[in-house]
Amino acid sequence: AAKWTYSGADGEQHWPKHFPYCGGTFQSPIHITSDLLRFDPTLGPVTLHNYNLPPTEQLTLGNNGHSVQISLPSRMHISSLPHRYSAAQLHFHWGSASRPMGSEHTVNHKQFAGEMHVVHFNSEKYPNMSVAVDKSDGLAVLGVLIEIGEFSPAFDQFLKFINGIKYKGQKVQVPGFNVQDLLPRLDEYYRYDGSLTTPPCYPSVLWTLFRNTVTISRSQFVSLATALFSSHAQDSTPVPLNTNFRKPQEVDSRLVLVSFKE
Ligand SMILES: NS(=O)(=O)c1c(F)c(F)c(S(=O)(=O)CCO)c(N[C@H]2CCCc3ccccc32)c1F
Ligand SMILES: [Zn+2]
Repeated sequence: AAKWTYSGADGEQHWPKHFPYCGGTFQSPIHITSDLLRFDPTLGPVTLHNYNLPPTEQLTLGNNGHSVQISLPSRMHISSLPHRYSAAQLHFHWGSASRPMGSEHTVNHKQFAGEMHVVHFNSEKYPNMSVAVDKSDGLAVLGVLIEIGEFSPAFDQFLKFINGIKYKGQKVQVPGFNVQDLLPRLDEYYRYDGSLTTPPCYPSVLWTLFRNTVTISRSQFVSLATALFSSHAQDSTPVPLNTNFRKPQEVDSRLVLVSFKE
């Protein structure tokens, strides 16, 4: 597959050349602004199952060259959507130590320090992520806006292993933990139809972006923003992995449903 990056000759302006959907409609992220919001009283709290993973369960923490990801067991799932959506992986987007603004979505044009995405696929209709990834009802992603503030013990459950995956392709096993501890309150969120924010940018994602943020400490943020490289360990020129966020895309005629009243 064609390589892509967040800057330079293979940066996001060039993605559509090899990944046509990246130049299409229903793209993510977006600027979430008040004029787009419509309260929807049918939007109840997000309902999660099996998010509390026992420490005996080993999770794979990996550097895939674009982000740090944790692979998740498919018994973790969301039951409050039109279909059952099973977890596949979670990953992060961030800025850099010098410019700690790296969220993909913005709210009233405020960009946050980072953003976490928990990627799920419609396990009622499709056998796995690969089949679901390009279907209009294939994916559901939970988005969490991250701010710098209080230390997060939950994030440290995997951040403390990050120096074991400095280079692209490196993986380590980490003990299971309660993934729900990485999330804010589940009853207030934005909901809209969008896409993957990386190539191939399929418009296959039902987005749920939580209204409330979570915090990590500045030193936790700095270790996330400075520990990783998008290059392989043996590459002569190490390429730092940071600023891995796509800029907001055209909203067109889309509305953003909200589960809460201002
Ligand atoms: N922001 S985003 O759109 O949620 C988003 C990312 F930003 C992101 F970097 C990734 S990646 O880490 O896999 C790196 C390159 O795709 C994903 N992976 C998804 C979609 C691609 C296929 C696949 C297969 C198995 C598990 C997850 C995924 C991603 F969905
Ligand atoms: Zn993402």
